[in-house]
Amino acid sequence: MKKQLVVVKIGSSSLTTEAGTISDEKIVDHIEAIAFLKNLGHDVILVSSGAVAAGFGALGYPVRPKTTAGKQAAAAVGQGLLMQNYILKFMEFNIVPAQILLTREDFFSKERFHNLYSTLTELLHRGVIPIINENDSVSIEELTFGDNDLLSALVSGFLHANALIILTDVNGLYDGNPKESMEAKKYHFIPEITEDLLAVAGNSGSSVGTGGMKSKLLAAQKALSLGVSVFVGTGLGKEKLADILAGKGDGTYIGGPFHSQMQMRKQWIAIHSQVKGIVEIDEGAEKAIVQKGKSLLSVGVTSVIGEFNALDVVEVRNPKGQIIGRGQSYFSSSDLQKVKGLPSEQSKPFSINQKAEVIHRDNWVTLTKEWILDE
Ligand SMILES: Nc1ncnc2c1ncn2[C@@H]1O[C@H](COP(=O)(O)OP(=O)(O)O)[C@@H](O)[C@H]1O
Ligand SMILES: N[C@@H](CCC(=O)OP(=O)(O)O)C(=O)O
Repeated sequence: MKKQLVVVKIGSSSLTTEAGTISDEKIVDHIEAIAFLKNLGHDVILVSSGAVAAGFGALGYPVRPKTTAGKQAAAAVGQGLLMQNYILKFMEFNIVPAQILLTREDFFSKERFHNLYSTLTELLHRGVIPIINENDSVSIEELTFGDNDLLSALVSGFLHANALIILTDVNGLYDGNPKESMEAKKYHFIPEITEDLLAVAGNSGSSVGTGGMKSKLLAAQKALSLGVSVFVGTGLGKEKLADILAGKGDGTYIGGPFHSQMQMRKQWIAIHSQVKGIVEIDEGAEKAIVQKGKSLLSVGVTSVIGEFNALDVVEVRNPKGQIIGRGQSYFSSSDLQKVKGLPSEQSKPFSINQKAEVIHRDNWVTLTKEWILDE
């Protein structure tokens, strides 16, 4: 894989303990994974939360303080402790980290914005890992970023990062808070952030996190609008970030593949094209195209919804009504109505190229984690 610029955001709960201290085990795991990614030749920018959560224990607070003064005091202590850990542990990998504390005003002024860009690019050029957090101990409450999810989205957008990886204490977005419902189901891939998805994303489930899944989705929406694809999830071990970058992460991929090796045609089908109709297929056809990488044949089509021309992009649904992917149809909707369920020999004459496939495998993308893995 060619060199990528990756922004990694780590939430408070993934760095600290409930008692308001740094978790050595957690922070070391992240540092090893970042060092591994860097050794593969990638550039990494870290957006690290955890200043308040790492500092309140040392100040004698039993739980995360609620007052502004309490949070700002805890952040003043915790930010130093975080950097102490980062500096010492990155040193073991001969990596120099740099601290950058930002306020929202830094993004308002064109000059400061430009300076920030120049500083970050210079640090990356020198092989340094910039570690960014909000300047919590001086930020004015009404003028904060809200949370670091949004900050990481803004940073990844303005540096044209190849990927934004948001590490948290849950392995992705579920259709309900998994800490509250055992029934909740995980989304492996979301092409875009919709109102329905925002409605299922709730608040923080931990005593130290702030925005919850909702703020991650809003941040992802911002990152996508700035052209950056996002992963939200978790992982363990030094290869976790490399795996996430390769599409093998334990979480939810949002927007599209991280690496640009995906053919342009498939990228267009998956992300940019307008869906003109719906094709429903049976179980055998689902297996053939998703698991075996085969083309979709007319015999597996059970119904055709909407009006479309040949070569338009259609959404394909399985018998459960789930969207399993998209592809370009070689049949118009009216021709497909005539040949649905028929063997290829009988449907061929209706196809624009006299071929049997309704959707050729080269014009198909499966909208699941496997789709990202396949490419
Ligand atoms: N639909 C959902 N899917 C997954 N997690 C959810 C959902 N709704 C709410 N959450 C909660 O969001 C939490 C992650 O957000 P947060 O606590 O702010 O983490 P961080 O400190 O990493 O930023 C999870 O622990 C989970 O309890
Ligand atoms: N800037 C704050 C963290 C704000 C924040 O977004 O926290 P989190 O939801 O854990 O990512 C801090 O360092 O304590």
